[in-house]
Amino acid sequence: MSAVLAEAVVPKAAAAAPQQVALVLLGTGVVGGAFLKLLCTPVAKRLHLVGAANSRKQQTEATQLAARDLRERLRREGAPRDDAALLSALDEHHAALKVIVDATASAELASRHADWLARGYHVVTANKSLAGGQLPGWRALQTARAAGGRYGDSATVGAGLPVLSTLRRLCDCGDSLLTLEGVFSGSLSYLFNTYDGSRPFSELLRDARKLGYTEPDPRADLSGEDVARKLLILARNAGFALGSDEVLVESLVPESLRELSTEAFLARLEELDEPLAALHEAARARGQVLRFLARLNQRGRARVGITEVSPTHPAARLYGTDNQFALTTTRYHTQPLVIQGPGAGPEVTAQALLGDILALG
Ligand SMILES: NC(=O)C1=CN([C@@H]2O[C@H](COP(=O)(O)OP(=O)(O)OC[C@H]3O[C@@H](n4cnc5c(N)ncnc54)[C@H](OP(=O)(O)O)[C@@H]3O)[C@@H](O)[C@H]2O)C=CC1
Ligand SMILES: N[C@@H](CC=O)C(=O)O
Repeated sequence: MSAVLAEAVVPKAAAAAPQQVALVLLGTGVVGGAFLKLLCTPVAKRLHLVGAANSRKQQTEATQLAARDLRERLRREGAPRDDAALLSALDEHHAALKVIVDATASAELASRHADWLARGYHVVTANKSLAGGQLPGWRALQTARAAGGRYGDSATVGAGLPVLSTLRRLCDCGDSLLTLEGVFSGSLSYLFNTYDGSRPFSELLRDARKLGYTEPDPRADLSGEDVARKLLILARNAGFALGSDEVLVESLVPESLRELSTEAFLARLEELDEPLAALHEAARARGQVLRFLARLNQRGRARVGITEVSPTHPAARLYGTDNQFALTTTRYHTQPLVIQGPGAGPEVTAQALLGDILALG
């Protein structure tokens, strides 16, 4: 009865109409490509793509942007990269909301996020390099956000799993994060959930790359750097002013492979096989399994690295690209609040970007 009454007194027209959105897409790789597909679905009908770019070329011409094979075309043709022309395309569009979508891993582009926010654009990003990078960058971002800039960052942790939103909601309610623990990498989860010694580690890594789980340079995953960024993003959102040098990171990349170009590294993946097989065998002999874990303790000490855990450990019971985030807070203190699910892949990540854009208004 009360629901019927409520409907009668609140006229439908009172709800604000969703706003038109003009957007520029930076990065047309695995995530950017999946995002372009979502732009063709009915839920995206109020989103207008006015510019798209890869690392070398860009396009602002309407018929080119509407082409189904935009990614392939950008590889062959387009104007040279120039952010100013992309921002002009946003300025010239009538839409009320102007959004820059960063689907790259470029630290240089990420360093411009705060400036774009200060200039009135909204930023939606899968790129973790600013929020999970040096502390001054994080602080500049907070200043821009405090001045009203809206920053969609759901894709940066758990590829859109509701981790950041949950953590921020708890903090808004006066709860405090005490400890954080789990598996924050989709590719490393896939690798260690699958690796049993029967196929070389390098083969599984090639699969993970083909499936779109790894970073553009998979050493960003194997080195623990990508996991450390996610840990920093979560910790900072919970009020820990951690510097990037304050996370103890244990790399899986042998010294001999660290300084190579990405191409040269990809040609020598087999060199990972022996050390990983030895770690796996040692764990197996002790009845344990390997997992790449991230941990933040109550004193703000942070560590990411490979760990032997028992087969009954929660992290040992993951599948595919599952991530797992166990949050112990002042109010979730007898048992942690656990968020778990696929934490990498083009579709889920692109959806996280889309969700953040639609949430702007
Ligand atoms: N893959 C996943 O599951 C997830 C990825 N992410 C994040 O998404 C981002 C993209 O990852 P992914 O799509 O896998 O990577 P890809 O390597 O597939 O794509 C990266 C794209 O960025 C472009 N690019 C690089 N520099 C610039 C630049 N200066 N201006 C414009 N475009 C540029 C590249 O251009 P070019 O084609 O010319 O090289 C490429 O199109 C990363 O930050 C990653 O951490 C986040 C969550 C999950
Ligand atoms: N390479 C990352 C992708 C998501 O951030 C991962 O493996 O988790």
